[in-house]
Amino acid sequence: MANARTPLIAGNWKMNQDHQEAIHLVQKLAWALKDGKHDYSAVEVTVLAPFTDLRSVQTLVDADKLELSYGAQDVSQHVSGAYTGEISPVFLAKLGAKYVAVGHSERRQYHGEDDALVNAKSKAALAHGLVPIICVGEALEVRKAGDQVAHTLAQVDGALDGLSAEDASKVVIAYEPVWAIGTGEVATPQDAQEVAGAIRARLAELYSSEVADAVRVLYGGSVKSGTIAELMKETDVDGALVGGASLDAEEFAKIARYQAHAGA
Ligand SMILES: O=C[C@H](O)COP(=O)(O)O
Repeated sequence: MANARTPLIAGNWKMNQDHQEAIHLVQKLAWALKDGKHDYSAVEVTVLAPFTDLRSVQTLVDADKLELSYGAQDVSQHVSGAYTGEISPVFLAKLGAKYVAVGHSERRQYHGEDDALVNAKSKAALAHGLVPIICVGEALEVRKAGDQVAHTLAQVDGALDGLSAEDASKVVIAYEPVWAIGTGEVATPQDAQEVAGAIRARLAELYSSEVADAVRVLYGGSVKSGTIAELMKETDVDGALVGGASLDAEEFAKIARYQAHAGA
């Protein structure tokens, strides 16, 4: 169903691509999108690169006046100071980053990030002009127990706690069932819609229908060019957070051109 939200296709490179490889990948992606006459106003495309790549990506995007945006995969909840190893949202904003992933399941699993930290990071991002892509989603045991909606909505509640309606309307929420990440197990479009629809309904309850209508809800988990079109037909799926397939420029550009191969 048509809505006012511009779809977003975001590539999460994870810990891949050094700063030289990043230049090559962005060039290849920009060419592939150009070859496909990609209309960025119809489908926004962004890449979430390792911190060490951002300066290279910025230089290339600026020099070639690319419409592609870029961002990071994590951010500190602090602005500056004695936080060894952390990266400030101010630094990211200064490098022209637009988005930052917050609370990715790999951060939650390997770095113990909880909803309170995801909330603090989201607030820090927003305070410095970055758009947090807040990642939520259930593990396999939770899905087997049929608790995916309740589990995911609890993560949404935690991430948004204390955010104003104005700030909440700016965020992107990525529903990524953990069992579908990097496994080749893509959720069915109906699975994605069930939870994406519940997230939007929760936004309406917590804020208003205006906020619910403004927020883009992405699906993530083994998305490929062959599966994206069906996912995008779902009312509440506004794009994808793509991991492995975003490292292949042609494949990622094809995902961004889902309308062409959907016959839509
Ligand atoms: O952030 C992206 C997700 O973790 C999905 O990764 P994947 O497409 O490799 O399954």
